Amino acid sequence: MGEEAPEFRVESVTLESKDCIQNAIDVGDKTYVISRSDDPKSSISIKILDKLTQTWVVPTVLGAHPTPSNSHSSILVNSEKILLIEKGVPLSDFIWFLEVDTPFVKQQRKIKGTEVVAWTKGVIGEGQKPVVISGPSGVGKGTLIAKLMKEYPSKFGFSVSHTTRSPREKEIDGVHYHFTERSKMEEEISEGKFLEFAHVHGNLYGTSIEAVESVTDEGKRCILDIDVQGARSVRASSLEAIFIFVCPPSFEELEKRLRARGTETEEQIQKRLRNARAELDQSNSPGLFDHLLVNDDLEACYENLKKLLSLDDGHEDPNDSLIKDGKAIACYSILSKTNSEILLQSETNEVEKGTASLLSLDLSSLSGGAPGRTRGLKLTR
Ligand SMILES: Nc1nc2c(ncn2[C@@H]2O[C@H](COP(=O)(O)OP(=O)(O)O)[C@@H](O)[C@H]2O)c(=O)[nH]1
Ligand SMILES: Nc1ncnc2c1ncn2[C@@H]1O[C@H](COP(=O)(O)OP(=O)(O)O)[C@@H](O)[C@H]1O
Repeated sequence: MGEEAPEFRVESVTLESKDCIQNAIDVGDKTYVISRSDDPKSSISIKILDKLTQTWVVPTVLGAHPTPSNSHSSILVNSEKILLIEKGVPLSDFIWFLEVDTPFVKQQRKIKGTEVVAWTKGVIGEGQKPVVISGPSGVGKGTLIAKLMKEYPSKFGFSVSHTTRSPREKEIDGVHYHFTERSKMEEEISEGKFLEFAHVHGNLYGTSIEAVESVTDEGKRCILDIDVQGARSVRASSLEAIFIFVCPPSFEELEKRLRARGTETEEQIQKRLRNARAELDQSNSPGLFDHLLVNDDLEACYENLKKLLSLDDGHEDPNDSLIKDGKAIACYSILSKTNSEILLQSETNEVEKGTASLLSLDLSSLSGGAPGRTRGLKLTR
């Protein structure tokens, strides 16, 4: 926790009334009031007071909301975000940020023309980087991913994409894809719910932020099966991932596999083969893919994929010991803040198993943020 004396700054006023709890936090000329009713099932609401004009605004609230609980404490982290610590929820779910003036919020404010705030959940530690797998249709991406998920069901989780294409015979909605209407998907894209999307073989495909985050929240490493355009978008996003391109041993073999799969019409096969040439050309784009895997013999290719992934294995997350019992109930409140850390104090008399009486939340290495999670939180005793 360093030598620096904590500056004790009370930036939040807690107003408790009979049926709700509110925190009022000043950010510049505005006061953000975060309220919840005493019904643990109801969600948090936000109101903003413009202190200059003495007017109230109810903002558009983006992002997944904090888990319902019956109380919280909060503090201003910096001019961009407020930290909210929830009480009575699992340790894996008690740190939240309300973004009030981050680049994402500023951009959304411009797009929507209204006042905007965004919730983002704080995730302790970095987790393992998601794995993006691209390659032409029929090369064997799905087969390789299925093998990986079968061998390591608790280690990897599949990012279930949305698509406007029709389901194939054995495909299950919500498992292989979220099969959806184009208009609904376009609406959700405009609401900022997608990490990336692309038009592929005449249909719209996209990865929702929730698809990736829900896998990561389960403590699993996320696998994305997306096309080259999607890989490019993810590369440009804030999601740090490993990018793998799967190549066929030859074009003729690719065509053979596509036909043998028997899931597409001749017209669709022709379209996929045309697109395959462009995708194979793009696989060499500088800085796009970290690894190229040739899928000739399936078993050999699978072994190579496993070797590649284990390159990143074996690193111990120092936060693991603190969060290993993520289901333990958190009962912390904010004690003090300096520029680099916020101290949280346990409110339980008897320190519960897996929790500590005083925790330091290091604010120096936060990554990501709305519309995804805020990662990289370091929590030390
Ligand atoms: N950009 C993007 N591409 C996707 C997504 N989901 C699937 N794809 C890609 O869309 C293409 C077609 O997928 P699909 O219809 O399942 O056919 P298949 O690749 O022949 O099995 C493949 O290149 C997938 O990698 C997504 O969420 N985003
Ligand atoms: N190494 C391989 N050798 C021969 N056939 C393969 C190999 N890998 C996959 N296949 C077969 O090729 C077809 C296409 O594979 P699939 O996993 O559906 O490709 P993708 O997901 O890339 O479109 C499937 O019928 C699959 O069983």
